[in-house]
Amino acid sequence: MPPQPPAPPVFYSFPKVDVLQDSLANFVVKAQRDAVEKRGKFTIALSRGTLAANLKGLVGQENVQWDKWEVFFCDEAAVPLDSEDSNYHSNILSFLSDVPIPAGQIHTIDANLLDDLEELADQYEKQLIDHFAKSNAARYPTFDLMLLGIGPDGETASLFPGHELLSERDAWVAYLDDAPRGPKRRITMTLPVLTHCYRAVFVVSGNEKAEMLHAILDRPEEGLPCSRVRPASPGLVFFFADSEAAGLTKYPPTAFRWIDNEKEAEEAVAAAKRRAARRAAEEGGE
Ligand SMILES: O=C1O[C@H](COP(=O)(O)O)[C@@H](O)[C@H](O)[C@H]1O
Repeated sequence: MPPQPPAPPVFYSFPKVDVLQDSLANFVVKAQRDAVEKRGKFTIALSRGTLAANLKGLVGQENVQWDKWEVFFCDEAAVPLDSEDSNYHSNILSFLSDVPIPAGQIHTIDANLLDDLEELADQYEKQLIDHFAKSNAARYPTFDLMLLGIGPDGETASLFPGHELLSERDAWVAYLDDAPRGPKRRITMTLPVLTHCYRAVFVVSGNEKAEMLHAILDRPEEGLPCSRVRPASPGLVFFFADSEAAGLTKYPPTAFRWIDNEKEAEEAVAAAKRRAARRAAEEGGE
């Protein structure tokens, strides 16, 4: 069968950030159930930034098979694991220290290698290879769930617009020492890894993200890093935004519900477009 085009992004908008956080927790748990049922474990990757705070709804969720989780980090600053710049540390504070995931299943950078960025990235890539090569014959690892943020310039993980790392196709993990903001020295999963997953979910809140979300959803042709995360079939991409972040986009929101496959995603987005067109016609006729 010829390769199928990616499914359209599914956009959920929530009235308040606490509703977003509860819905996100609910979605993550459903993604875990789906993955464990189909593949016997749940591989999840977490990005730096405000995402961690939006994951606190995971604490207290019931019927979660925490022992099936394998947690990786989409990007990480080259800092000690107890630094406030550490992605691992932010997620420990937000939820990881409150849930019983076995420590060996939380895959951190090797903090002994902070002086050598190339080694740091290679060692992290090796952890991915050790984990995925056994179960996955594909060219890139296939995460069950990739949780991503949206940076002020449309960057995601540590892939910044115009940066040469955006064209990396060989490495699974790469390093940079020139991040335009925050810690300059980092490692990051590369674009093909972000894109080669079952589900990618962007999580965004606050007014200051509204213009960027508008650009990403409504003008994907601009090719911002976030717009380039379009998992190929059978992967799906979702956007979770609070009403502030959702304030400018014209992309039609879908009512929040679990979407299992590309056909459901296509139908949900088509229905959301029809609803939006009807509303626009009604408003135009008033
Ligand atoms: O630098 C980064 O920024 C983006 C967005 O962070 P946020 O704090 O505005 O949510 C983040 O997604 C990325 O992983 C990080 O390296």
